[in-house]
Amino acid sequence: MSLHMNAAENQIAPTVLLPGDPRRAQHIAQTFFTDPVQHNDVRGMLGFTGSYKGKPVSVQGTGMGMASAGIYIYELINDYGCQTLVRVGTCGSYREDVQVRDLILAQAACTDSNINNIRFGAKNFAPIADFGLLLRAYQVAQARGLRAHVGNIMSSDTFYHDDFDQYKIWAEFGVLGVEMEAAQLYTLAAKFGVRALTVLTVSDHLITHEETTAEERQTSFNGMIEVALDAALETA
Ligand SMILES: O=P(O)(O)O[C@H]1O[C@H](CO)[C@@H](O)[C@H]1O
Ligand SMILES: O=c1cc[nH]c(=O)[nH]1
Repeated sequence: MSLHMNAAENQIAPTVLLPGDPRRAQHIAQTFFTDPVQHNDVRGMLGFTGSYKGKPVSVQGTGMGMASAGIYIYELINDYGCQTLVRVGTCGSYREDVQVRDLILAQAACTDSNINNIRFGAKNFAPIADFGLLLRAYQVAQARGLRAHVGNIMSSDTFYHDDFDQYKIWAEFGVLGVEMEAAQLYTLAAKFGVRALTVLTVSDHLITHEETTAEERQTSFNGMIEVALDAALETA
């Protein structure tokens, strides 16, 4: 047990996938895991543990945003001993060449959040992915013929910005797209010495305004999941 999860001690595997959407966690467990068992239902933030290609693995919903995700990431590491954490999420694209349904492998994550100002004051920390996980994820995506972009992303505290065009400053500096959790994941992974990666599927486009349905975001994007599972378990 932890403050926000009712999984038993040792019930969560050392490798865990982290979707924001708890229903995506359920879909991942039902679609990809052998013998999945639900390990958490506190607050409806579903989590499951099973195996994939014979290796133990878990999936845990985190909710939306760094405040929520940070709670689960902290407890998975400190209360359940998780060592490899791979976020599998959706994002908006900032760039013409990054299309809806493409993958983004987040090498680093900028943020507009105050989370790291609280930690570091006026100094800036650069939240980055684990290189071994990133490299293997890219290789797996290439082998599967998936369109995958590697680079910087934005982890925002805000989904609906007052100034819609504010994304352009990030696009100008090569940032590929926007989501809401990776900077917190990478920062906590660095603090506690564990491995982390964020694999994203582009669900909508800030330039073309193309978007996917909520159902598609919950139950498809399976390429992303296979890349995350293979990269995490082959390098664990
Ligand atoms: O699809 P998930 O993993 O929830 O990720 C993205 O979707 C949510 C916003 O719609 C935020 O959590 C953002 O990071
Ligand atoms: O955080 C997110 C997730 C998907 N699409 C966006 O525009 N932002």
